[in-house]
Amino acid sequence: MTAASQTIEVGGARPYRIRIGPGLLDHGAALAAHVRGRHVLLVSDSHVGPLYAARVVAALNAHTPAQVVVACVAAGETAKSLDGFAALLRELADLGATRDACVLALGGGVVGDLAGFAAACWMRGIDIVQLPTTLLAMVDSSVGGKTAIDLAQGKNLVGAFHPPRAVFADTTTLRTLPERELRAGFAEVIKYGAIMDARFLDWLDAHADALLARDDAVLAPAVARSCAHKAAIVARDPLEHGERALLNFGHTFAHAIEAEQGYGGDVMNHGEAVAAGMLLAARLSATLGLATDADAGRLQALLDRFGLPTAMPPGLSADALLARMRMDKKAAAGGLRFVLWDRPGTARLVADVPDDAVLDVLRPA
Ligand SMILES: NC(=O)c1ccc[n+]([C@@H]2O[C@H](COP(=O)([O-])OP(=O)(O)OC[C@H]3O[C@@H](n4cnc5c(N)ncnc54)[C@H](O)[C@@H]3O)[C@@H](O)[C@H]2O)c1
Ligand SMILES: O=C(O)C(=O)C[C@@H](O)[C@H](O)[C@H](O)COP(=O)(O)O
Ligand SMILES: [Zn+2]
Repeated sequence: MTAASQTIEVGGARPYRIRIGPGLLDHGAALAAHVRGRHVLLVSDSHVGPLYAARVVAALNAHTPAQVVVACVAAGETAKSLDGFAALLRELADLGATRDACVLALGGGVVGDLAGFAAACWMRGIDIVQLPTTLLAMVDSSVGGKTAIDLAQGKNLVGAFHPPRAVFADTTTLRTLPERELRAGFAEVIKYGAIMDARFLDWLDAHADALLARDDAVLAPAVARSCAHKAAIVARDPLEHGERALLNFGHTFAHAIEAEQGYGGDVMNHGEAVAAGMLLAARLSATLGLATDADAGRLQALLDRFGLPTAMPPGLSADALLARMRMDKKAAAGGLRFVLWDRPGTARLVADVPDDAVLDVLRPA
């Protein structure tokens, strides 16, 4: 590894490492160490594949005799679908992938979730290595083993827990990330501060300009601190029986917004929906006497600094969103459960949140 790279261990029954640093996509020996069999399916998308897939293939070819095949899905959330999933299963079948095959997911969270789910299902589970290329994927989706596809009825409704064998976050890939996608990634970064690290929120506020300018001296530490928080939670609660649900702060609103918009076209992306969702959750918390309005105001100011939305997109019906939330995976027969905010750095899962309180924040006066 280069001197500049960092390693974070994710503990649990099947531990793995997250490596963060420049140039990791070229580390063929380190990547090839995770190839056990004769087949590698390198999954990417139509933006990322042309930029980085050939480099990964060359790095692997120098260190393993395994056959490496590249499959590129269309860029964007619509690829996280039953059709996208079926297409990857066909690729694995055409490759003749055996149980010791390895899937590499090169891209953002869409590629990671989709390729991860295909790997979870192929022959009941083959190896997956995550090569995240968005900020959001580096700090969140590549870690922890949640894989999924969307249905029209709801986000991530079909999926499996299937942790990666390793994560390689090559921070130089962030240089080509569109500005909007960089900002979207900061929503999940801010989430860690909001739910478990108030001082991180202050640090993000102090370094916002440098972070948005992609200054590696602050961006890499932001990625590492976020990954360390996620790694700690998923090691303790890999299957979301308890505290892992806190990582869903803002997501009950976000997923309802994403599903209600439909997943294609000019819509809020996941990070943007999470930003709006966190502020709605903060406002709901204040309505229920938990966090203060002042705390919600500070969160809004921080999201504003990162150019993130803090309100629902126009034209969505509050009742339709509420109906969507009943499909949230945290909901139980008893009703909706939300991750709510006590104060910066502390959140909790709250059951039996009254519909009226939710509708009040969705329909501000
Ligand atoms: N599994 C999890 O724990 C988890 C966590 C958070 C989010 N997610 C999921 O992740 C998805 C969102 O991921 P995302 O924000 O990475 O979006 P994305 O995967 O759609 O990527 C965003 C856009 O950036 C492009 N792109 C990616 N890397 C690039 C690069 N280095 N240079 C140029 N272009 C690049 C992509 O082609 C795409 O157009 C959602 O489906 C969300 O539900 C999953
Ligand atoms: O890893 C987790 O746990 C999370 O909740 C991280 C979220 O940022 C992510 O969007 C996740 O995919 C949401 O999970 P879901 O179970 O609500 O579909
Ligand atoms: Zn998320």
